[in-house]
Amino acid sequence: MAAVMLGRNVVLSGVSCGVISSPRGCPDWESSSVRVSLERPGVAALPGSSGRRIAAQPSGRWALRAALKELSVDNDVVALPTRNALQVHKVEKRKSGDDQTGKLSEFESLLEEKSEELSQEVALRSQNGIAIYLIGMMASGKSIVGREVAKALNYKFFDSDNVIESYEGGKPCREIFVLLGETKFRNLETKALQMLSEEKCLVVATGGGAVCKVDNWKYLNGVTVWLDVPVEDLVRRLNKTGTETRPLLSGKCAKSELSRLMRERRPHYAKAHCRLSLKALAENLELTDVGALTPTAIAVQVLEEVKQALQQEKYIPPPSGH
Ligand SMILES: Nc1ncnc2c1ncn2[C@@H]1O[C@H](COP(=O)(O)OP(=O)(O)O)[C@@H](O)[C@H]1O
Ligand SMILES: O=C(O)C1=C[C@@H](OP(=O)(O)O)[C@@H](O)[C@H](O)C1
Repeated sequence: MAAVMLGRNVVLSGVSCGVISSPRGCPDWESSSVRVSLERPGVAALPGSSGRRIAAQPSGRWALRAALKELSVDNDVVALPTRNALQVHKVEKRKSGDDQTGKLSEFESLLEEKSEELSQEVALRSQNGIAIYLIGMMASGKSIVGREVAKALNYKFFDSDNVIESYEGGKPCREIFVLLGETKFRNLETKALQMLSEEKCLVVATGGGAVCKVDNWKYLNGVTVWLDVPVEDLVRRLNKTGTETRPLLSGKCAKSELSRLMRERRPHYAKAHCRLSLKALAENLELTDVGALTPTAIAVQVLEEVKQALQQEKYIPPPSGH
């Protein structure tokens, strides 16, 4: 037990958190400290990859058990294979009171960790990497979140609207929509998705209506994630940015048109491998509302959902060379 040094030790409403510095003379521990949180009776979670590495080793488990005894907690030590945003958030929340800023900054480091976990999962299943397709209503955050996901994974990012624009000499989508009409716009969208379907190691933000054309699904050649955002939050975002770039809303009441489109499109979006409900995520994280979810927090959850889709074999990457 002398080998283990306890740093902080907080006990809050039956939950204990301690920071244990790496002990001297225990060669298979790395030098960084590890946070131990007792999330439920009998289980000590070891957040982070260093924690998991330590718990995977008998000497690490022994030392942690001893440390927990010193915290007067009779717990076993197990290695949890992963943690999700919610687990981490709960620990952080206990530590920082109800500080939303503290909670959200945690997602910055989680993004790195989650992308590492997903990369490992992908590497087990495919030598070529995968593609991730974000689907959902206009203003659901496909572009802003997609960029973060791509950056974290070191993948390329494409917005299918931008690809369409490149086909038409850089004209904005809204103009293409108006000048050529919706049918031609949709044909260009299919062409863009077909081109992107050849690529791996990329994240694609699809146009809000792309998945309504059944034929387009064969080009969504990867894990599909539906960013499910309540209509009132879409309206809130569009009120900020203006609706000029959204031809489908032109001359209409945004709220009623978005509600109508959502009803019509929901069955198409529901075909995605993963549904990420922002309402549920905000509730789980005990945030005030969907508007408090940063793109980074959402990107963390996208990475987690994609990892689970691979683990549960909802999506099986094609064999190498395909
Ligand atoms: N989680 C978020 N927090 C703050 N602003 C957001 C969030 N998600 C999207 N937005 C804003 O809403 C608008 C639409 O987002 P965008 O990523 O372009 O959506 P989409 O690609 O689905 O149409 C942008 O102005 C963006 O900055
Ligand atoms: O919902 C739609 O049908 C559309 C959404 C837009 O893309 P975003 O979802 O990126 O805004 C764009 O493709 C076009 O205006 C049509």
